[in-house]
Amino acid sequence: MDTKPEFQRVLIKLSGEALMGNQGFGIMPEMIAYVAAEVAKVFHLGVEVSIVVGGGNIFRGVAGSSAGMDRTSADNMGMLATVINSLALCDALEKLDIPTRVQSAIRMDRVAEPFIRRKAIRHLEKGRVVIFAAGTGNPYFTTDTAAVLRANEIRAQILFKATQVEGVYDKDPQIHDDAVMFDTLSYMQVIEKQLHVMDMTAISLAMEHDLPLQVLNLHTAGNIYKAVTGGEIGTRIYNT
Ligand SMILES: Nc1ncnc2c1ncn2[C@@H]1O[C@H](COP(=O)(O)OP(=O)(O)OP(=O)(O)O)[C@@H](O)[C@H]1O
Ligand SMILES: O=c1ccn([C@@H]2O[C@H](COP(=O)(O)O)[C@@H](O)[C@H]2O)c(=O)[nH]1
Repeated sequence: MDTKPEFQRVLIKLSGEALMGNQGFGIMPEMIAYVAAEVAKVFHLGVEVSIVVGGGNIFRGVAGSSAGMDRTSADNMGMLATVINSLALCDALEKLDIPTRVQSAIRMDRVAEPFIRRKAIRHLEKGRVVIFAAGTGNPYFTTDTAAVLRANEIRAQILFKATQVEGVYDKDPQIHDDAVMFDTLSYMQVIEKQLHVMDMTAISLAMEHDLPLQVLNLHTAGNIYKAVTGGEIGTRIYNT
């Protein structure tokens, strides 16, 4: 395995859903420790690492609103779920002696720093991992879109979406056994084929700003490291 990083500054979008492990809900301690160890491998390469964590292990706004809740209230709950995950990940990283800061898009000064772009960049330059919590701070968005937004703002060279499946398939592989994975895709192909591994707002924002995306399986140890060192794993989405 190559040990030279291909990128200097990256944003990793971590699946919230993956954090629940086989518990069905919440945060499984072994899983958060595993995820922190995966991030540590990349951090020790000297790469500037920023992170967005989803909230699917705790609450998704869509689920709340389909159960009759007001959508904005449900989305606010979803954003708070991402704060819980971010604090748990920060704790797990600090246990590995990795200096980490959480910046929240919704102000909660006793719990996390507010999101300040220049400060986030400074943290990265000083060798701290930065976790962006509370999504974009607005309802009707997802953490995938927040990840693209923050990646653009801090000028990350690439966004890795570390998720539950190997990459982007022609249909949902968790539902269809015969789904076929793509090695590469253009943003337009993802939109035209309606491939739902990331939401369309996230894909269009990445396309508009030429931010390459790489979707990979979080559950395979070493995958994020491989991707950061230029390994061809999962699916790369870019302007072909
Ligand atoms: N065409 C597709 N290719 C790959 N995965 C797909 C596709 N269509 C739907 N999916 C589903 O998308 C899921 C990943 O997206 P999603 O953002 O919902 O999950 P996540 O990474 O666990 O996020 P969260 O952080 O919200 O918990 C996969 O687990 C997969 O089941
Ligand atoms: O900018 C954002 C980001 C997220 N939300 C809400 O949080 C949950 C959890 O995020 P996932 O991306 O689904 O993991 C999401 O379902 C939204 O309800 C938001 O409102 N705004």
